[in-house]
Amino acid sequence: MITTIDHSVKEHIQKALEVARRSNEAVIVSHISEVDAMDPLHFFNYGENLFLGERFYWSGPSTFTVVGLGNELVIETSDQTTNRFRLIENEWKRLNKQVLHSGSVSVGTGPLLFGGFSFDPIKSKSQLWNDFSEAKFFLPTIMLTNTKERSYLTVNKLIHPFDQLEDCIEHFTSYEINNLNFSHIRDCEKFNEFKLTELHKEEWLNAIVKAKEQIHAKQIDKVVLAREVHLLFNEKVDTYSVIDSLQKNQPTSYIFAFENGIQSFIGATPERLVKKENHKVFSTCLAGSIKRGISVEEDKLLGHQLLTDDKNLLEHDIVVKMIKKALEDCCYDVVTPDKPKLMKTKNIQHLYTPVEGFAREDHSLLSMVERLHPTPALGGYPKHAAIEKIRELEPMHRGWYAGPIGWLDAYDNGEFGVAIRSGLIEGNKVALFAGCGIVGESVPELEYVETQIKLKPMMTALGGIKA
Ligand SMILES: C=C(O[C@@H]1C=C(C(=O)O)C=C[C@H]1O)C(=O)O
Ligand SMILES: [Mg+2]
Repeated sequence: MITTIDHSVKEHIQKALEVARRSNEAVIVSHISEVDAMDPLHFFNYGENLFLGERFYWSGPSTFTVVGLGNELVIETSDQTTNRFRLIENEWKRLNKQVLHSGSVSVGTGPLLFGGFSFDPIKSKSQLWNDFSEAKFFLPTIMLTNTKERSYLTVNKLIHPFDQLEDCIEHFTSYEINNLNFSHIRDCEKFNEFKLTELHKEEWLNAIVKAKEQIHAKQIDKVVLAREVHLLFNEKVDTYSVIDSLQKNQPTSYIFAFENGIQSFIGATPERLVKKENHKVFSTCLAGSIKRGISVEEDKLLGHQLLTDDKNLLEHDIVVKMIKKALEDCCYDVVTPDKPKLMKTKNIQHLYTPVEGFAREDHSLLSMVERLHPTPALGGYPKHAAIEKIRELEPMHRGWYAGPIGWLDAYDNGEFGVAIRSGLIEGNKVALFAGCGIVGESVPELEYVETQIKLKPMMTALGGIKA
């Protein structure tokens, strides 16, 4: 067989095979090459034939876009305790002990694990989320990384002791950029009419009333209650077009898509849970909401109203206190501004406070995800009592909605968002989710209107609202 694979890759494979045979453990080989600029959605679309059901899309507002295709390795657990974070971390550490790179390495290239966690592993699963584990991550077979200036292609392979050199070389050769058979750039589909069903609206409104009683009785300070709507289309929903629309209309949010067999979990979240870059740690407090104004003046007025509204400031403040404390327990030099600012997306304005610090030794990214999840922006306060209230009062199963979703690399860099403004797509069916932070002064009907606004990004992407 004639191969064009570059010499260093062959050497890495040979070395990996030696190590794998000696240790009787698999070794990850990762080859990174800089490629001509490529549209990430085009790459996602390329994966439709070979890797349908095993694709991941992630783009951060100020970082990069990564698209992973194929499950070269899957790490998942149905563990229902907080141990699930450590299980994923330990397995990833065990496997990435042996990583052989070739090509230029920059953050967001090389072996990355993509995935997420369910919101609440204890609450029994509904039919809808049956195929989603409590935590699932995968190392893609191939991955495109687009930074502001450059595009990189990463090809990964898990090399086992019994693998043959020629087969391994063939793997890397077949996924060289020139050997990938890209089709033409495709058009986005226009979506047809759909039938919308609001689930358990009355129960949800009643749950708010009950939550307020419990808040007034000082059982908890805040609880987030979510609801679900279902959309039924005449035809299969085209996830490519959904991501394309989110990318165009929600450029300041994280756009994510996680394919899990025949289901795709997709969203555009403005909320970072935690990002770790070497030792630097960033988290975000995002809670308190108001609609966008139609005119510039109205928009400013609404923004001002939000910044001075006691009910929204309380919703927000509870989140700041908790996140600040959580980071102080594992970071040094934690800084946070005294007052929230506004974060505006196309459809909504939020109160926003960034929290930053430096990770202390031995505090990993996933340990921070464990510590933070769920923040009072998605759970409530105090944490465990609020989770109990959600189990008791909320008339839906969250599955991966409001859970941590993101990526991590072999050096403990990575980023997780909170999987809100999201939906689960399966064929012609879509389930969308939205929730609100409930405090003593919440008015059920107004919280309902707030969820309507939060459903808009996905509704627009599905063609239900004109962009
Ligand atoms: C729960 C959601 O959003 C959260 C709740 C917010 C609020 O109640 O003001 C604001 C931002 C998010 O932290 C959602 O979008 O589903
Ligand atoms: Mg709110």
